[in-house]
Amino acid sequence: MTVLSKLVEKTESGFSPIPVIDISDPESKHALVKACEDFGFFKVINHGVSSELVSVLEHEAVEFFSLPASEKTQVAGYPFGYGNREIGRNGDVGWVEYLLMNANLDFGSHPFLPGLLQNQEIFRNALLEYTTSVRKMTCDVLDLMTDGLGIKPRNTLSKLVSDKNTDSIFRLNHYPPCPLINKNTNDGNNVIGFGEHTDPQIISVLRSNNTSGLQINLADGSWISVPSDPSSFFFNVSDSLQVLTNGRFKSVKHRVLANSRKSRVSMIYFAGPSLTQRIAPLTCLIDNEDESLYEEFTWSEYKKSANNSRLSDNRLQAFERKAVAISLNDS
Ligand SMILES: C=C1C[C@]23C[C@@]1(O)CC[C@H]2[C@@]12CC[C@H](O)[C@@](C)(C(=O)O1)[C@H]2[C@@H]3C(=O)O
Ligand SMILES: O=C(O)CCC(=O)C(=O)O
Ligand SMILES: [Fe+2]
Repeated sequence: MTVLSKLVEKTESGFSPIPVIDISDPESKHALVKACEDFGFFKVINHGVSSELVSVLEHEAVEFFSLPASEKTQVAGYPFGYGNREIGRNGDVGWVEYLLMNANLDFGSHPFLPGLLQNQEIFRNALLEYTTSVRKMTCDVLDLMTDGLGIKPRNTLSKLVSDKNTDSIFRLNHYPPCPLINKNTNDGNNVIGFGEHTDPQIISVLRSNNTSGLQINLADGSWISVPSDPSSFFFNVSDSLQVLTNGRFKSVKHRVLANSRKSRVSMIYFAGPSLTQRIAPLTCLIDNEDESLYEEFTWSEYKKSANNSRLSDNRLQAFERKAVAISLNDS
């Protein structure tokens, strides 16, 4: 199979340009790097995460979201806990309810389940096993990525998210069918489930049920739909990885549109570094510091500045190097 034929996939409505990476094949490292450069997004197959584990967690999530609102709001909270419609604290809203959790390895009762949910043994165990398995797959993908970039040692990136102080997050999203969309004509089909944004961390790993809705933004500014595939994982390059690669890999803008008939349930593991981790372009990817497009920052500094942002803001702008920006504008 040629690299090109691996990069395209047939879907019901034609060909999807979303790169498909078989991580059981070491040679896929080249296609992986190209996917991160061209799209900042790719689908992973042959990942080794148990489908049974995924089903148990999805079942638990569906059970949770089908509880009465009065029970779900008992575990509402910020930054972690249940939320409905409101995303973040700065006025963003979407056709979505969610459960946000701390998946920090250092957290005593990892992964953190808010309040009353602490007693839900099956849910807790499924979360623990799922995040452990997905973290391992994420490290495998990052190791393949460093191989593709020709970086040594090969754990240069994976060690940032496997450290015991890693600041990672786990999110369950539920997009109920949206009555504002006309079921027959699909009028109003642009109701926003989750508004356009880039993810702040290093890399995000998404799995959803069989309901589509996720879209990614291409380099030419157009949006394309990601065909759902419950047996695969979708990875997106996030802001910190864009900085670590000095802009070579793109932190992809994405969003979710609501569906008129079907519920979408997604689970996303946001692999982040430790709070004290310094984020700057990897020295092996630049010839000298002057080439760096970004001022160095710690993950904690980035988070502090991101806290005040709206979903669609460009959160990396605050860390762009002015001198480079000016010389780029001049040329
Ligand atoms: C509006 C916001 C929600 C968000 C925090 C922020 O201030 C800006 C980034 C948002 C985001 C997007 C990716 C993830 O879903 C998330 C958990 C994250 O780390 O950054 C959310 C934040 C959130 O929902 O609290
Ligand atoms: O729920 C989804 O499919 C994507 C949501 C998302 O991008 C996020 O939670 O950051
Ligand atoms: Fe996202």
